[in-house]
Amino acid sequence: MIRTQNSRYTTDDPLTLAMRPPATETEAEKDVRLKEEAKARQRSEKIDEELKAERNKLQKSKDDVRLLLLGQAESGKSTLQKQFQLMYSPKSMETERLSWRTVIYFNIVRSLKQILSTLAAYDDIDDGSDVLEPHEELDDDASISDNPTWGGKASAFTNLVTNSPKGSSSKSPQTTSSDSFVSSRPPTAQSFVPSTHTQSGNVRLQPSAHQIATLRLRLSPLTSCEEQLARRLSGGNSVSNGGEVFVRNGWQTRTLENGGLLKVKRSKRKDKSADRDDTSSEDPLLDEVSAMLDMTKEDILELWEHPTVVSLIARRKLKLDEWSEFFLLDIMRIGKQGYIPTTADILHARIQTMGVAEHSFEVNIYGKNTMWHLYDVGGARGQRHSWVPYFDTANAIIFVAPISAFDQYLEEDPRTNRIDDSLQLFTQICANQLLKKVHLVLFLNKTDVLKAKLAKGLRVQRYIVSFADRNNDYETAVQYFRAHFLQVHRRNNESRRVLYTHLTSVVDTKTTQSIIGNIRDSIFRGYLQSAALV
Ligand SMILES: Nc1nc2c(ncn2[C@@H]2O[C@H](COP(=O)(O)OP(=O)(O)OP(=O)(O)O)[C@@H](O)[C@H]2O)c(=O)[nH]1
Ligand SMILES: [Mg+2]
Repeated sequence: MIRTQNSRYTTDDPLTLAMRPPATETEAEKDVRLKEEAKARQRSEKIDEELKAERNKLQKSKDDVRLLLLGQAESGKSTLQKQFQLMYSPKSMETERLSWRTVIYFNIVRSLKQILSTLAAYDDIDDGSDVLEPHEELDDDASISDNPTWGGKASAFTNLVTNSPKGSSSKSPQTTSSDSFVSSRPPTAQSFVPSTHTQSGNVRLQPSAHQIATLRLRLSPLTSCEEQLARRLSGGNSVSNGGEVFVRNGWQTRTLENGGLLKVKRSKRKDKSADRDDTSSEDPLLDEVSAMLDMTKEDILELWEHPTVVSLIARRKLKLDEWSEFFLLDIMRIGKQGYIPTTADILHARIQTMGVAEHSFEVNIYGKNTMWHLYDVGGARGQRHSWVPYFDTANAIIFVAPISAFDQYLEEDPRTNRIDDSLQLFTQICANQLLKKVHLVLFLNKTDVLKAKLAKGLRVQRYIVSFADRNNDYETAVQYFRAHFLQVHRRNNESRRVLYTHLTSVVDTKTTQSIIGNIRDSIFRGYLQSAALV
């Protein structure tokens, strides 16, 4: 287009000709037209600026580091994310601290329901008779599921586990809910020592059963709050009894907005010994649960230490999750009114992640500030499809595999041993073409739980027959599991990528943060190298 300084309109361009003002244009019309044109120019310049800002942002975000936390449900991804948050965004952890009360109260109420429903299934007594464990009453030829979730190969571990049971799960039937336990796997009749009968035919409860019945009654107002707490956490969605509670990104804010804030009133009493923090919240539900916990914490302790419960746990008729034990052991502290969760409490709190939760923070490394985006995914099978869109842009993956789970089965597929599922999943991650160049870190996690299980005498070979007659000690078991993961990596490593492996217990802040420091450096080095190649 020809454009001279004097005239904005050329004589030969058809568009310009079309836009040329009519020859009959009056001065007033010209005024209006010029104003309109100035406005249009402003609008166009604004759009240009926005486009430029968008381009800059894109360019800048291309420099960001994107780290995916992958692994099956309950492997410890969100716990690891909390450790990153503690390290790089401690203020946000402080802001959220109180919202974790809802999760911890929910975890406690659920654990109590699980204990009480298991007791009910055993008529509140444990005579020590040898009831078959769920997996013992099942046939041994049940094969491992070998249809991995998204397009992977058959089980990487099929030779490892051959006695995968039908019908047992990561949470054994007892661990789901009272209803599901009673209906899905009622203990066999001969497993009970029935309550004694009086001559008149009335049932007389055994003394210990009577104690438990009393505790059940006293705890019933508290246990009946489960559904309300679940609804609070899941953002108002009704959660059916026994169903898992999933939370999306941002639930902490929502919980705080719902009144999870504590008002701390320092009440100076005349009596100096009574000078204390008087705390109350603006949330009636949490206040109610907190008051009930305070009133019943001795009952909870009594139940937890009751010989029948101790015996059922020892004989693995009652299988509690690691977080249940953590909170129940400390119920006298947590049950007090005005309770504020400690960092260790938050690290042990359990709530399932739904979809993909993004957490961003600035990391200063070698004097350079870089934005890191951590993607904490939901690990259950039904959630895994939502990972894929994040593969394209990922710089690094931390794959979290809980090696304590050798005696557990997937909740979503009770035929699949959890370690086998982890190996299948790891195979798919290693083999995925989109992830070929991604920095890969493996956390063999929950080593503290593995140690505790082996110390209790749980035998690996009983669940994983190929473990055979190896020593049932921590070192041997760890070597065995590690060898399988390394083999999976070796078999799917055409690009000769390095695998960084760590033995972890991500609830342990000191060691985990030191590992995070190491992997941050190695991820960043890899990131710089790949940036230089682009
Ligand atoms: N003792 C112990 N507990 C752990 C460890 N890692 C995780 N946990 C606990 O295991 C539970 C599950 O951990 P999460 O981090 O919620 O698991 P996740 O992988 O995010 O699970 P999904 O969100 O369902 O995919 C929590 O109660 C954690 O405190 C560990 O190394 N040792
Ligand atoms: Mg999670």
